[in-house]
Amino acid sequence: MIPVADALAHLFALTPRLGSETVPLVQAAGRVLAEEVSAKRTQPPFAASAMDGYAVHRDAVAIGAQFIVVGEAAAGQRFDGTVGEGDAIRIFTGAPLPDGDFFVVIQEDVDRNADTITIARAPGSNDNIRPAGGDFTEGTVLSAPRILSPADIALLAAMNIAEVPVAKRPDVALISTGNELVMPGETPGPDQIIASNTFGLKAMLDQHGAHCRILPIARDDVDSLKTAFDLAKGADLVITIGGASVGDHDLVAPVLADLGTQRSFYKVAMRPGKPLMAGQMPPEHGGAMMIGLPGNPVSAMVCGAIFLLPVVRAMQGLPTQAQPRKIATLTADLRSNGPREHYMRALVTDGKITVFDRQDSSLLSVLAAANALVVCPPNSDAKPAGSTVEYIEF
Ligand SMILES: Nc1nc2c(c(=O)[nH]1)N[C@H]1C(S)=C(S)[C@@H](COP(=O)(O)OP(=O)(O)OC[C@H]3O[C@@H](n4cnc5c(N)ncnc54)[C@H](O)[C@@H]3O)O[C@H]1N2
Ligand code: MOO
Repeated sequence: MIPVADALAHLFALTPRLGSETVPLVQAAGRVLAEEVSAKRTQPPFAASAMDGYAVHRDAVAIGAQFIVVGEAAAGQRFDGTVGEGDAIRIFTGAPLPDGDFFVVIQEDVDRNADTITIARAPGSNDNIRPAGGDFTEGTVLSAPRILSPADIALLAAMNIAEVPVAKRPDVALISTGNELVMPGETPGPDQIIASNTFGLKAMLDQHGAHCRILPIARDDVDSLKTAFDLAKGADLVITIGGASVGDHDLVAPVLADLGTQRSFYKVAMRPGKPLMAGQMPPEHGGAMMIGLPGNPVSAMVCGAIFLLPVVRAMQGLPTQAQPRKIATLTADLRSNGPREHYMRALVTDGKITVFDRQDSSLLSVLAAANALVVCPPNSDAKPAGSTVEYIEF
């Protein structure tokens, strides 16, 4: 058994960095920006009014001052005429200011009588003008790599970037193994259950940029597993679920060895997730990185969070980092831990964390009620309520 940090380091060493592709802006949200992008224009491209009101020469602004309204500037249509000292332009939010040193008096501070306005209330010191380039200028860079947020997408649009270079989505093949499994929607036999892990993992990884393919369930025999590995060809990452332990029907490791897979490691000092394995498929089987997850549903999902998410991010060019940890205060005593790092299902609210009593690695209902995994280091002492623990958001 190797420590979790060593397993992650081995996984990063196996992780291929995928190339980039160009996608339309509307498809770029959530993708990883592959290279820095420069603004194609300046925003705003002209000094613009921030409010609805009247533009007058700055040095003419005073309470009681009167102006003649000689024209109008709207968003999309500037005023092209000349603005004299005693003149005002009716102006609206987003409209270009005329050239010169102007001040926008908001309409609430003005009394209007036909085409004459009087500044009736103190306009304050804010000129209500957004300077040209106040947001960004042509050539301003959006740095990469980064996961494109909705705000990034809006910024790219404003920069007039219609096509975005993004990292390719990792093609991930998910293979459930086991004679006991049927797909959701099917009618299980009396000794069968529904395959859940592939669906949970697809939901998890696709949210982080992967494109997961759920392959047909492999049965607990050599031919069926080999067929599944054939179907997985072309994937960047092949993930098996189940059949990883030491039982007579746990065939994943022997079949992979028989195919010529280079094993990187097997067994990690963690709970759940001990029988994790990783390696590289042989070239004739696509040469993809492979990870074998334990079959227990919570084990598979915890391994997904601790290992697969960092790998999927690294494939897209993001930094090779473990999941970030946060600190919270225990609401109840926490027992001491054995030799494996324990990822305990818990609920964190306002910095206070409650570790669930039931931690068996088959309990998906407990996992679904959790929003955190408390990390108990190997051989750690018991902790009283009120002390702090590290956790990973889940
Ligand atoms: N003698 C020992 N037995 C076990 C050990 C051990 O060290 N010595 N390790 C235990 C641990 S820890 C784990 S974790 C499991 C992992 O076993 P496998 O990876 O071989 O998983 P399976 O036996 O195939 O399945 C375990 C469990 O999970 C269910 N399962 C499997 N795949 C799915 C799926 N896609 N969706 C839903 N449920 C799934 C399966 O039916 C079993 O109930 O081994 C322990 N045993
Ligand atoms: O490691 Mo198993 O994953 O403890 O349930």
